[in-house]
Amino acid sequence: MLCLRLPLLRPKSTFPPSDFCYNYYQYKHIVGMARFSLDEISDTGAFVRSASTFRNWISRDPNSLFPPESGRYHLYVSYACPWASRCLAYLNIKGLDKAISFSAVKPIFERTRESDEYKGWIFPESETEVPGAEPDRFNGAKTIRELYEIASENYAGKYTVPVLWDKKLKTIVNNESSEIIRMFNTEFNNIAENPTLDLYPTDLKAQIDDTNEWIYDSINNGVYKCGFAKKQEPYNEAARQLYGALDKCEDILSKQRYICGNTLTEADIRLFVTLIRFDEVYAVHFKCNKKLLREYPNLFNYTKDIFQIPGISSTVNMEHIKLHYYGSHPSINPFGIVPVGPNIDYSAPHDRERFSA
Ligand SMILES: N[C@@H](CCC(=O)N[C@@H](CS)C(=O)NCC(=O)O)C(=O)O
Repeated sequence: MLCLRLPLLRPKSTFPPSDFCYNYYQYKHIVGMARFSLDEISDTGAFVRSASTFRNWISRDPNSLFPPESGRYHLYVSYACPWASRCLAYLNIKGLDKAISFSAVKPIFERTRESDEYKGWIFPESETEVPGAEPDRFNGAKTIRELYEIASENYAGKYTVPVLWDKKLKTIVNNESSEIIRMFNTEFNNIAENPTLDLYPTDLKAQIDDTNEWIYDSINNGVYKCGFAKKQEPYNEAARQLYGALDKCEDILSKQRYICGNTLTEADIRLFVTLIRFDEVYAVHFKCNKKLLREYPNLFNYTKDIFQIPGISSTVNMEHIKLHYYGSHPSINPFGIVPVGPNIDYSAPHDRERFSA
């Protein structure tokens, strides 16, 4: 089988060869190697997200190149990004915020280099330039792009957050949020303040994997497929799948507190990061307007319930979220106007205690 080899990484990636093949099949319909999400478009006009590149694992295995040491790793995020936010949520609820540092970039994409047009994530010049964003104190980088270039000289992929950075080897450990959260769940339990919280317990693994699959495809990535579609038909199809999946969640959540039963799991954190952005951003910016989140009583109260778990609300910076989406996609919102509403209060009372564990 023909595989597209991605540039050699330093240190060598543990990404299995079969996944490189999967990567190739994702890329093969895309013209050239897209660096912007908005360019990841197949010839049918549909948005096709490319796979992450750095896939090393922090592991308690004695031979691991990346052992779970306190103070060694740093998580670069954008508060705007749902994928990065799920890592931040894990950092807080697992009690890893003292062992693993984090910092956020500025919310709006800017030119990253004078010699080309690529716009991406930028660090602020000072602590006070943009509240919530911090300069890069480990590498003195001006952009997330620079971190990728430090980690791999011939990197040709996208410059995405989250980035899990190894301060010791000065490289990217992993830039795939679904894997970072799995590492945070298990590999740091010797130093985590909340080691007994297991969001991917053995008896629920199959159910969580299955739930993640349809929620990722139709909801987490589904809103992007609606927003980035460049033709009517793929938009219609993405919207049909999105609302089919939201209706399914509403039905499940009318019978139980969380998406995989009455226990909080990884699947809830993954769903939450999209729901919290839904009415404020996706309903308007990504044309997900068939129904608002607050028109789904169970989904809406569920979102408030997760928001109110200690450690979650501080991962939601709605100002960064709105500034980013409305301000960083000029082909969708040419003047970068940020809508005034709806300013939903997710700390308001909810009715989810009616399902007790
Ligand atoms: N597969 C990645 C996706 C991350 C991702 O797409 N991040 C976006 C922000 S939401 C990004 O950094 N985009 C930069 C760009 O498009 O240039 C993950 O889940 O970690």
